[in-house]
Amino acid sequence: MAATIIQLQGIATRFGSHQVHEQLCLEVKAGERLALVGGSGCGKSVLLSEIALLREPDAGEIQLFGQAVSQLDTQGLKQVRKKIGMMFQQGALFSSLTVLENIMLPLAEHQRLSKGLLEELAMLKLRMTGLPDHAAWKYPQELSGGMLKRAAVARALALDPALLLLDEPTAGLDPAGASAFDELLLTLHATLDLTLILVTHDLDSLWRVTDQVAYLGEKRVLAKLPMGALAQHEHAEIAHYFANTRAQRAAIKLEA
Ligand SMILES: Nc1ncnc2c1ncn2[C@@H]1O[C@H](COP(=O)(O)OP(=O)(O)OP(=O)(O)O)[C@@H](O)[C@H]1O
Repeated sequence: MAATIIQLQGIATRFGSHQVHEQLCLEVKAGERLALVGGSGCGKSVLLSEIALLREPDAGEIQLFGQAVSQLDTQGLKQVRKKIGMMFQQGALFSSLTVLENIMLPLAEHQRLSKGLLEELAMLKLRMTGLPDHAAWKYPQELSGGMLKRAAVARALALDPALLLLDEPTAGLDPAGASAFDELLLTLHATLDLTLILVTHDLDSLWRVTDQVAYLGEKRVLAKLPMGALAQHEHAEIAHYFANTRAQRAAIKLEA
């Protein structure tokens, strides 16, 4: 059976008097393709940044790769962070660096390698995401939305993470671009031994990419199930979330 790589227990998150998460629990097994869904503002992105160790919850315990992060020293945290790749909503690439330099950055931080070798490794990551070689020498602002997202994934993969986190990866892409991106995620998952967690509102991605979907509501994870079962869930908020024609369209398409 697959190992548990993420265990969240009793997570609480507050911004001033605004309580976003309370007693939130979530378990993720190695190799899962998990989506976090829920209404706007329910705390999906904040939860993703807590899993990425970019933000500390106000209470509760996070275990990553079998280790309680609160018990880790600086070196231990660094090792855990290396195993996590994150793709931010807007790509978050440095505009003053080329795509290749952006991908090289995490490599250069963690590995003492010659510039030539760093470039070679970065080029491999770039190709893995389906980008043409000439994209390497472009600046982020010279790329299309779809290419930019691929470049952001290439950077997230720089250190060969075991866990890839993606915040709204298909937002802003046209349907063909979104669908191609879904296929990329499936290919990367199959070839790189990755666990994927994506925050998304894209119902096509939910049906196509995930094997588990966690619904965030009432400040916690209300249910975590395969998409087909979650879409049939009787909880009023979950049922309401999925009771729209786009969800039904995706379901029909999958059955066809
Ligand atoms: N740095 C911050 N300071 C204050 N409030 C914040 C901060 N970051 C997030 N929040 C609040 O926390 C709540 C959850 O935000 P989050 O971005 O995680 O929601 P979300 O579920 O990802 O929403 P959406 O689907 O609209 O992107 C929101 O009410 C947001 O305004």
